[in-house]
Amino acid sequence: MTDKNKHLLRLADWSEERILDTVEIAIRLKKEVHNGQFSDRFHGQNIGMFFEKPSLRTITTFQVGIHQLGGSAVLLAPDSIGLGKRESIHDVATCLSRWVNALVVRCFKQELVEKLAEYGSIPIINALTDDSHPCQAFAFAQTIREQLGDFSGKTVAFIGDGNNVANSFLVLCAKLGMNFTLACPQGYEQPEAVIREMEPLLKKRGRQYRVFHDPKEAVKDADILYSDVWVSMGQEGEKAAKQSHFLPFQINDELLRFAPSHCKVSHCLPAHRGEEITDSVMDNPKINMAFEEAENRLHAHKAVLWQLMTPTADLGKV
Ligand SMILES: NCCC[C@H](N)C(=O)O
Ligand SMILES: NC(=O)OP(=O)(O)O
Repeated sequence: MTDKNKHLLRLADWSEERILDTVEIAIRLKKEVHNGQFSDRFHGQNIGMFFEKPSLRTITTFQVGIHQLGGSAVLLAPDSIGLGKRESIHDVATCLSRWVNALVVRCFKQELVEKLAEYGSIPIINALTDDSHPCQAFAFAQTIREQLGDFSGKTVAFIGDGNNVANSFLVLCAKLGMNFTLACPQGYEQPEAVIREMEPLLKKRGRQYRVFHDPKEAVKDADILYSDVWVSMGQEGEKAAKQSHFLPFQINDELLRFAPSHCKVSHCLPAHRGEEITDSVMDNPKINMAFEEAENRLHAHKAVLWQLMTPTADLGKV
């Protein structure tokens, strides 16, 4: 039986207290980086990076963050490893657990991160699957904390596909007492299971989960609008079929006129400018927080590792 607290497999596995603590660690580590201070908490430790899907931000910030904490990032090659084909997931997880101190994984199936955690003995960090993107949620939470002060009662309106990022943000909102709104074309809602799992928590805290098919309705009471690509990695074949449905779900100056004047915008990036978001919004630093959130990926990932990794001085005691 996997101890979910030893990993970051899904944000839903972590308590509100632990999420908030991680955000505060990230804010502290950000200050330290800006002051040129670097802890060597992971001196001598090696962290594997297994990425089946492309990445700029996640792969770069994990590596930079690991180096800043005194550790080494080891880039693994999925094609060479042939996970599940050349060698079983069990045997790969068992071998890696004898060489590296943690494993950061970006893959298609959520089941893979769960199995690596089950079979191995090192922390597994979900760096995006088809179902979820908890690391992005941590950077988003840090950005909200820094730019808007607190979480309670804020409303996040996710404009676009009910995808992996939307799923982790719904969980984030439920855990931290925010409202979550999805504006999507009919048929592109989030999986029922994610909604069902979070509904009791939202209800307990007096927060709302809403779905709109008219983005203008969805943004009316939003504090933050969020955007992501309409076609996620691995779904490229659906692009032609999706495009026309999603055209009304662009974040642009016109849509912003229906949102409160204080409303901010963010995007997990990469942005497809002219599709889900316009240049005019992307290039407006008064409202666009996406690049700050991109910087926060660095600090948030370090904070996640801080929570999960055994400090170097304690190695051998466990
Ligand atoms: N860089 C994050 C990309 C998120 C997107 N939903 C995807 O899965 O491709
Ligand atoms: N937002 C995000 O995960 O970026 P990358 O896909 O570039 O890592």
